[in-house]
Amino acid sequence: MDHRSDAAEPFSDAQRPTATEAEEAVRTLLRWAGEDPSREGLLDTPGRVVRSYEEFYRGYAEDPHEILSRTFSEVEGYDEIVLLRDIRFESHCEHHMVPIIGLAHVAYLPRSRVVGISKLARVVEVYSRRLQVQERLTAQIANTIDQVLQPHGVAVMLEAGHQCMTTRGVHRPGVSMVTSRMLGVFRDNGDTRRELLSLLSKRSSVSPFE
Ligand SMILES: Nc1nc2c(ncn2[C@@H]2O[C@H](COP(=O)(O)OP(=O)(O)OP(=O)(O)O)[C@@H](O)[C@H]2O)c(=O)[nH]1
Ligand SMILES: [Zn+2]
Repeated sequence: MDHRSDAAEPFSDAQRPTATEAEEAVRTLLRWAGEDPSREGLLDTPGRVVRSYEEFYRGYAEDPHEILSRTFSEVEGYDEIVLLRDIRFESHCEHHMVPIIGLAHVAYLPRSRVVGISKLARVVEVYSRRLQVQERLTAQIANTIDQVLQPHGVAVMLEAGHQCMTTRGVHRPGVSMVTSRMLGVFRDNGDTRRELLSLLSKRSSVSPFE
């Protein structure tokens, strides 16, 4: 059994199964569900599932530190909060491998260099495209921005619906989970934190759970 502490980090497995073996595993699950994998409608399903997995889990092959490495400094001394709000993300919970769908809000207070805002959304995407629990996803996004940009502060807030709570198990539609991680001035300075919360309270009412 694997006891790595740094969960959801890329794991180099020399015995990684081939796509053909993965497809065979899907056929096993189909049979287990009560299906006949050889019927016409299911013939291409294992291949589709494996290609879907490549998409759902491609974050293991991407390096979020690299994404943030290109910064620029010609911003006329801009030193206020930068907030990217309502970044939709799609992840999968590591307990049931079913979707977690939500919105991320990512803020930082630049020290001297800023990053292209799409890169913040890309960092959210890379970590989302791994098996997750929401707390770790939140922390990983914040920690990476903190480590690479070394800003005065970072704040990450996620609100999401967990399909393992809606389509199975406890069956509670409409419940969302909210997590946040505040670092630097967002943690230590009440004024900065309040300013962020005031910016966030002007949120649009986009529904993340479609
Ligand atoms: N803290 C946290 N819990 C999560 C997250 N995603 C799923 N879970 C929970 O993980 C737990 C796993 O509990 P188990 O009792 O091992 O699994 P289970 O028998 O399938 O549990 P039920 O979902 O209650 O049917 C459940 O309570 C899930 O709701 C997450 O991102 N964060
Ligand atoms: Zn789950």
